[in-house]
Amino acid sequence: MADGGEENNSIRVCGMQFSYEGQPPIFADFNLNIQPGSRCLLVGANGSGKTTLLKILAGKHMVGGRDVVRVLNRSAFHDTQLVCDGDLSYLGGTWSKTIGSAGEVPLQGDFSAEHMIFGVEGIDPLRRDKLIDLLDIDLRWRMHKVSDGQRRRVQICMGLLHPFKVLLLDEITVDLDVVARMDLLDYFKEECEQRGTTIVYATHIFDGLETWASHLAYIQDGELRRSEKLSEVHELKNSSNLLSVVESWLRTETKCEKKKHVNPPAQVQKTSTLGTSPFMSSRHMAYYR
Ligand SMILES: Nc1ncnc2c1ncn2[C@@H]1O[C@H](COP(=O)(O)OP(=O)(O)OP(=O)(O)O)[C@@H](O)[C@H]1O
Repeated sequence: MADGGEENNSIRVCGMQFSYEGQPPIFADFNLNIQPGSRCLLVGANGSGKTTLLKILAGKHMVGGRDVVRVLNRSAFHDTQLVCDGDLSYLGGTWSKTIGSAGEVPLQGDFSAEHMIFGVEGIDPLRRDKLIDLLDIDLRWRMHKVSDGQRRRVQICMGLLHPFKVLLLDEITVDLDVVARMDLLDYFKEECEQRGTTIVYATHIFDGLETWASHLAYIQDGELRRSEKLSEVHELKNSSNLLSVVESWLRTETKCEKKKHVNPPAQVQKTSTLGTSPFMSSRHMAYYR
């Protein structure tokens, strides 16, 4: 995304390093700037680091000092008011709650949609009604008895009740039917255009996103490969759609990976003949045939 001073960016990541405990680093020196009003698609292969990045931006993982990950010019991790005030909203894959040492626990229990939605205080009733209508939510739904898509609608509604300034979406439209998905994308676009909000959306589903997104960020193995306006992605000029462009990027990645494994070093060749692979035939495996 175009560069600018810190104050001009909704999201600014500078020299970020991150690794899960006992794992090699996913991000070594990661930089990203996203300007207000952007609808940025975050693309990349499975395991490239999209969810990890979104969780870091949402302040769920502590990374470096206060200046490394800035959202709305505040520290994503240290400034808890960002989330409490509703300025920063994160909608992730499963609807879960962080409970002390138990970590992320899936939301369960017999609650009605009404109980969940009206339990959030200080909400503009017009905004709430609009969202209930947009997501076609029946307030009598019991959360433990509804379908995945219906539960997802309530989750999305709850995440959008506060007029957020930055919204982080991790593949949340996956359970929605096509009408709900398109209506929601239109709503997000309206929010960006009318209120200058910033949206980062990680997805593998590209239908209808060519005209929706304003920017694109492509991550490969924790490295930012592309970060630009969608209108400046030159491959899109000669291609029918975003899906085929992203597909070609990911296929090139796979080929590079394969090449890396064509000629393993002599040391590896030697040890592989010792037969540590669980897929190698052995006398022991004969019991399972
Ligand atoms: N809690 C965790 N502990 C250790 N490693 C993790 C953890 N979560 C993710 N990883 C690893 O971090 C890397 C990045 O994972 P991440 O979930 O961010 O990828 P992703 O791009 O969102 O993938 P996908 O498209 O499949 O959702 C992967 O190699 C994954 O195995």
